[in-house]
Amino acid sequence: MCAAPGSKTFQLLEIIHQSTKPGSLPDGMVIANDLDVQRCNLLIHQTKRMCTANLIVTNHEAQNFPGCRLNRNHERIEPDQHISQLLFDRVLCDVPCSGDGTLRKAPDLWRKWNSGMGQGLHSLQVLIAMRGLSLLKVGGRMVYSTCSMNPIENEAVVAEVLRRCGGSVELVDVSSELPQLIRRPGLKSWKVHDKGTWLVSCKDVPKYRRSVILPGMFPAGGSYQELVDNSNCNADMGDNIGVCTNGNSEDGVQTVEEPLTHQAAEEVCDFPLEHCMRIVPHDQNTGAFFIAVLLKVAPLPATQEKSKTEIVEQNVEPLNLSLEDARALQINSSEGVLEEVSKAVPEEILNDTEQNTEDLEVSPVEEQDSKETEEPPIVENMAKKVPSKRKLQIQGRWRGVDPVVFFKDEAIINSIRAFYGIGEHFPLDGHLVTRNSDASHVKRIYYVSKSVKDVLKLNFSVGQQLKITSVGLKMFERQSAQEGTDAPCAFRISSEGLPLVLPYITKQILHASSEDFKRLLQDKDVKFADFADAKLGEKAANLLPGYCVVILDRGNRSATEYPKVDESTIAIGCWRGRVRLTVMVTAMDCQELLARLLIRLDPEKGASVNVDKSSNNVGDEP
Ligand SMILES: C[S@@+](CC[C@H](N)C(=O)[O-])C[C@H]1O[C@@H](n2cnc3c(N)ncnc32)[C@H](O)[C@@H]1O
Repeated sequence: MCAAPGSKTFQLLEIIHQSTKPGSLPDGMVIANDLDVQRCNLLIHQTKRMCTANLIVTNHEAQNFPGCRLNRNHERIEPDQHISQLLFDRVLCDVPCSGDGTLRKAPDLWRKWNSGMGQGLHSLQVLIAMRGLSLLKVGGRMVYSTCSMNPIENEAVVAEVLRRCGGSVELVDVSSELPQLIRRPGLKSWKVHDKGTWLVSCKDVPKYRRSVILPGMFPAGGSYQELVDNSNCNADMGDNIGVCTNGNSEDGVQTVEEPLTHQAAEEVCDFPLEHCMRIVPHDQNTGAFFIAVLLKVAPLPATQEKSKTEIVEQNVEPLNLSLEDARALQINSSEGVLEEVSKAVPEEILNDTEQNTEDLEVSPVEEQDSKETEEPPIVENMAKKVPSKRKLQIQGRWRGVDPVVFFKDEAIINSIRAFYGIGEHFPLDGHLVTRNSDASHVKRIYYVSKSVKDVLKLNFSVGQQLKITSVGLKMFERQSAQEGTDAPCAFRISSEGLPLVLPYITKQILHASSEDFKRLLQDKDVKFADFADAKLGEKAANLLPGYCVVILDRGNRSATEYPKVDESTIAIGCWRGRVRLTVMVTAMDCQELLARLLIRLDPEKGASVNVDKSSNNVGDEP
């Protein structure tokens, strides 16, 4: 729900990919959402290393995340429509919080933190958690987490959610899971700090603070309406605030720092909040975290099931919405919450408590020039193209975001299949998407898993409710080589896509000895006649001009027997020119691969190769 910068998304992707064989994809998928588009870019950048076709990155307010529910108004139902609503097996709500759990790594928080921060975020946290639960299948689990120790952002949110769900959601006892993780039970009782006083119950909240200190922040919850109805002494409390002994004057000026010495017994929450996990810094030298696992055992009560946006959208035909309408819908739907939050919370806290490491310039607009440097020398000079901000595109439903379009150009797809010898058992139909509706100008083609394909189809049918900033694995890129304009196939395989498609390629493949492979990585460009293995030079000359793949030969094959592609296969993309092979891998990746190759050949010598680990450009070894 709140996924950027993406460390947990990366872990989730690792989990779904862990038992996948080379050349196949997991059944599962991850939708990673964040409100902040810049931070979405960070997430896209971080997860690029996973080379996954099973990820969709979206840019919504989590509390209004679209449900993409098909109803009878949606006439454009795609053929092969497998799902009629977005419902998840697992949801992670790692919500924005005041971040006091990161005090050790963000020392300036000592100065900035105040109790108003958590109170300003509480409502948003509840709304995000409720939306997460409504997107969860019955039987599914949701994790609610923060990096705060503040009960108002933790147990109070969980308790309020449980109250609103009325038995349809249970707090799971996970005390026997991850036994090595030292944790403390959640709190059952706490007080609310406001303007120098400690409030025990919502009955203590003076009238003029009731828009800020909500009943749901207290262990037993409650309602201010009840207090008004029950018009005895409680109602007077707020009116008598001018003489209140708790130290607040009527204008809200704090007069004493001492806790309120309230005679009433502390409120205790009825829910089993001890099932929540508290991780504190001094237990195992970490930051502080709060984690609660919720199980949806039945549909939520009807009043809690839908986001405001969905309720509005049910009465509007999505395809008829103008862009402005769509935008306004998004903005208006959150007004109440954001107004409240912004009163108390500095923007950087709302956005995250983790340090913003870098400002990425990558745009969600896909066709912007990428920073890749793997172009061979013969490829057109990309620098000629304007790298600055592109004109906003208004093509799909969402302003500024290129549309996601299924790529169906059969002539191109067939030419790719024929050139690389990719058989029908590698499905391309319906798995290829672009971010450009003009097929003749498509530069990049992305591969999506079946699960992602199903969600994209649903999204089309419901009028593109999802604002998708990134989807799929870059698989094919248009080739614009000057020398290779006569190359029979207009598309080369991208280094990210190569590991997935490699087991299915039967043409344009060479196997090189470690000596020749090393030479390619070192020199980047080797004439056919200069290979140590003359047969390699001959085979290279016999390939069609254009992109080809060179696989490191592990020396265990006979002349006819080709090694199978597995996790340890090392392969690189090259350009077969008139008289030479040119490596199409970044200099950094060449260096990394060289180091790996040397380790494989001679572990001692390989270990001494100096590889600059500061680069993010990790090798693309399959
Ligand atoms: C604690 S961080 C998430 C960290 C992330 N889960 C990770 O592991 O890298 C909170 C995120 O919530 C995002 N955010 C804040 N308000 C949001 C909202 N209303 N909807 C969605 N995301 C929101 C912020 O941009 C920020 O990236």
